[in-house]
Amino acid sequence: MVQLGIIGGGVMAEAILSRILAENIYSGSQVRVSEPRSERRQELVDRYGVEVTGNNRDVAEATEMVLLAIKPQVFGKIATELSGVRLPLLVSILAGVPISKLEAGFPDRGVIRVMPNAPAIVGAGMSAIASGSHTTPAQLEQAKTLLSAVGEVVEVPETLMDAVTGVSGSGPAFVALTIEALSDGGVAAGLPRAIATQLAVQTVLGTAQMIQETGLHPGELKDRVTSPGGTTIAGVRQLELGGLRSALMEAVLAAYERSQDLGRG
Ligand SMILES: NC(=O)C1=CN([C@@H]2O[C@H](COP(=O)(O)OP(=O)(O)OC[C@H]3O[C@@H](n4cnc5c(N)ncnc54)[C@H](O)[C@@H]3O)[C@@H](O)[C@H]2O)C=CC1
Ligand SMILES: O=C(O)[C@@H]1CCC=N1
Repeated sequence: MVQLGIIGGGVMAEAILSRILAENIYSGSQVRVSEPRSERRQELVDRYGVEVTGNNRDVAEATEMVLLAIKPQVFGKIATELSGVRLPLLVSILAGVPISKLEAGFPDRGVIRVMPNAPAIVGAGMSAIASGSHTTPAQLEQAKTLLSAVGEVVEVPETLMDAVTGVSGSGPAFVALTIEALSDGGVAAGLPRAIATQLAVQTVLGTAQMIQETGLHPGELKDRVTSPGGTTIAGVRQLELGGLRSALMEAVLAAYERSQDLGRG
């Protein structure tokens, strides 16, 4: 029997789908996806052996839980198309779109708003989750089980969801730019590209793991690396001159504000 429906078979849908199948949360026969592009439909069938249709109602009508993975700009169209469908639980990953709007589009249904992130594809995702007004504790658990397959899950009040989007939703792009820039610096200093990227990736991964496992404050870690009169403090000085911290803070705030705008649109 089909249990999970996914509306919109794009990048994030595939990240989540690939993990839930790999983790045996659902089998391929329990998942149905809807996607308007025929070549993409075929791709998903070939890669995951799930049923993929061009008809959103086929997904919404036949499944216990629907993961909405379309762009926020398409939400109004989908809500109109699915009006009257008695889907039991809607889990939305749409940036910005508030629970009030999801519930207006799908009245009296269990609604859960989630902000996952791209590392979900390797099981290292970070998802924040907020319940709607008709969501039952069992439905919340159902959504948490699904998201646990793609990484960590934290429950937050809905009011914090746009801020979450700025940090962990958009954050992988900010970190990827940082890794690329560290690698570029290495190449500028004479390293071959492959080695420079390996060093940059492992340094970011190792630093994150160290902070996560030791609970060390990031400032304390920085202090441990900076020898008096040494190489690191020379680099830190340049980062402060270049406004790294301010640039990252402004990037998070810009993404937060854009998430708020998307909800109003
Ligand atoms: N990409 C990311 O890292 C993250 C994305 N999100 C959210 O996930 C959602 C999807 O984002 P992506 O996967 O990046 O976008 P995407 O563009 O890769 O996927 C959207 C999919 O929806 C399909 N689609 C378009 N119109 C449709 C319709 N009428 N009915 C059904 N499907 C339709 C598109 O063909 C496409 O495959 C967005 O709302 C975004 O805010 C949330 C967290 C992270
Ligand atoms: O850029 C976006 O709008 C989506 C939401 C968070 C990450 N990607």
